[in-house]
Amino acid sequence: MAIHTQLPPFPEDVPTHPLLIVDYTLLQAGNEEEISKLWMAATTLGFWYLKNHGVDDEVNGMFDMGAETMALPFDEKMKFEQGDDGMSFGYKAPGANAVDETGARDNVEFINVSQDDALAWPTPVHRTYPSTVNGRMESTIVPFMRKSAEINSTIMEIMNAKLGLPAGTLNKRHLLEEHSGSEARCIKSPPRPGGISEEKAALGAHTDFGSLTFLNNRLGGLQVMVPGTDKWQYIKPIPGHAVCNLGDAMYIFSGGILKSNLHRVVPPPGAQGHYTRWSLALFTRPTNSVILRALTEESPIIAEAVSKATDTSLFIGNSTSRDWFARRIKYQRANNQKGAETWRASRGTEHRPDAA
Ligand SMILES: O=C(O)CCC(=O)C(=O)O
Ligand SMILES: [Fe+2]
Repeated sequence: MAIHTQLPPFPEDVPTHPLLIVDYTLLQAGNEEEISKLWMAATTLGFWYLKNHGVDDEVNGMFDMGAETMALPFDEKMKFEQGDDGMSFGYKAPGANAVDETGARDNVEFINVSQDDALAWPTPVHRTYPSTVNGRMESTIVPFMRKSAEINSTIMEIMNAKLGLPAGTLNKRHLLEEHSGSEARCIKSPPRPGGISEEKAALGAHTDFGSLTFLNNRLGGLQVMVPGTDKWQYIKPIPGHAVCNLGDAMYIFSGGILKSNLHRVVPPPGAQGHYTRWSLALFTRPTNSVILRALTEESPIIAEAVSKATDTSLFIGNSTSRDWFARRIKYQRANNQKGAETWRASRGTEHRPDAA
């Protein structure tokens, strides 16, 4: 597959934001130093590199699945388009999403496979998929989902303990047996000459909609806005290292202790910008009926964090995970844009009080 061919390195003269590197095998072994490093990353930027995660083969298979899917005729892909009603699963056509409040359209396409559909395969739970997805369900997609879900569950249990929650409190909200918005996403971003700007972003500035994202990139383009600054900084892809980040749900559950940071995707820098960028994410999201609010009754640490917050509106919300997710997806669709108001309706914790 062309996507595994030699790619130019990330340019040396482009500034990047360093992330802490967390070793998954040490986390599994309960290594206190590694757990502290993870906690440091989770409570500052909410992004870190994860090495020794053991999912490289499945990640490569998922990139192949993405390339095979994107190579299908456009009409075939459109049979599986996610639509404008707030469902994320399926194919997303180029230009179907807005990237900012002006309604500027994206140029990326992606395939989203629901975790529920993969784990129940061949029985559809939410929808059906192109033949290229079906053909790799058993060999690639299910193993990828199970392994990355296991990683996210291990990380969540560590955060659960650090937050002073009774064992399993967070994992209980992410059970594989219950339906959720959890999904794998493979994104294809074609080269987009013309410089870097918000309206030319592949993916506009956003926080992730769910709990924990396990992300794999080959080319640069992912940027974060480091809290306390107003500058976008690149995260450099490191071979064999995933990038993990926290989403809205963990920020809300923890009363703001865990950070869900603003990020976006722009064309890769330097010579990398001439190549198609592929990226692969596994999004772990709370199960559908979970209410997104701070777990103050389960943890005095979280209760204290909320009591000190200047704005508690996000922490006392009553949206279910399903509604939160559907709202964000729906109002991001270009067809639903009716001005800045609709764009705002697509937002999650982007404007959290401690982000500035
Ligand atoms: O492609 C990337 O590097 C990031 C993708 C992302 O942020 C997302 O899909 O939510
Ligand atoms: Fe994201």
